[in-house]
Amino acid sequence: MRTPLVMGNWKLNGDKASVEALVKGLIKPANDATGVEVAVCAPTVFLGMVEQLAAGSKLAYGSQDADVNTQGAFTGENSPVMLKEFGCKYSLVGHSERREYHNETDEVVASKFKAIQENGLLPVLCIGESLEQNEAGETQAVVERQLKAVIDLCGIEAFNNAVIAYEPIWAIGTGKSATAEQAQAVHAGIRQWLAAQNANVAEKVQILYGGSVKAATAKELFGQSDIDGGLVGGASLKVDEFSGIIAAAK
Ligand SMILES: O=C[C@H](O)COP(=O)(O)O
Repeated sequence: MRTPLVMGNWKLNGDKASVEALVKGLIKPANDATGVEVAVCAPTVFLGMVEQLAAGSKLAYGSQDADVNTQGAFTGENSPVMLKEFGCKYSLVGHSERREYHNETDEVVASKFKAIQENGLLPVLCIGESLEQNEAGETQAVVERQLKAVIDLCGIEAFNNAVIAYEPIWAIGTGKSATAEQAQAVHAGIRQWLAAQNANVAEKVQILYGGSVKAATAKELFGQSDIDGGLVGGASLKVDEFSGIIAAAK
């Protein structure tokens, strides 16, 4: 039995006041969510605040990216060691916005996944196809290629300590979520492909769905047998909406 995980990704949003209000507002829903893990991925500059505000609660948190290096002359980067020191449990890796705007290849993503994991954080590997790839029937091939790059570098057992987030790019920030049936079909395909390599790993790994998840759609999505929670962008910035999504995972 996999524990559902509801994770917010704030992306490049927030200021000190809104972060304080959001974290304070999420502590009770996170504490009350028996049998559900709740986490937020904050912009790096706010992680110290989140650490203090979430102290003693069940609200976990993480970063949205991490560098492959742990220290050195890499201006502007954040090391997984630093993120761990600030109490991060998770780090997103390979979000489609990083792949697109920062030219992160499958190989770069795999190297970051390795660095994140080796330094004690749980990587949340984001995978997913573009609209064009979806329409060409390439979804399964794309997600397999993205997963294979990590498995080639880290081995299938690496997914014993990692999370997968399937995010069809065409559903991100568009208000156009995949239907529960569409998402379930891809999640099942991912799990079957992993199972062919290691059935235990495939059975245990959490596979989140991301892409315009809302409180109104979460229950049906999370009710699917291979959907283990959500990676939530826009709706994670509002306490009430995100709380509704957390409640849907119970
Ligand atoms: O990381 C989160 C995803 O990109 C989904 O974002 P969204 O919920 O705003 O569509």
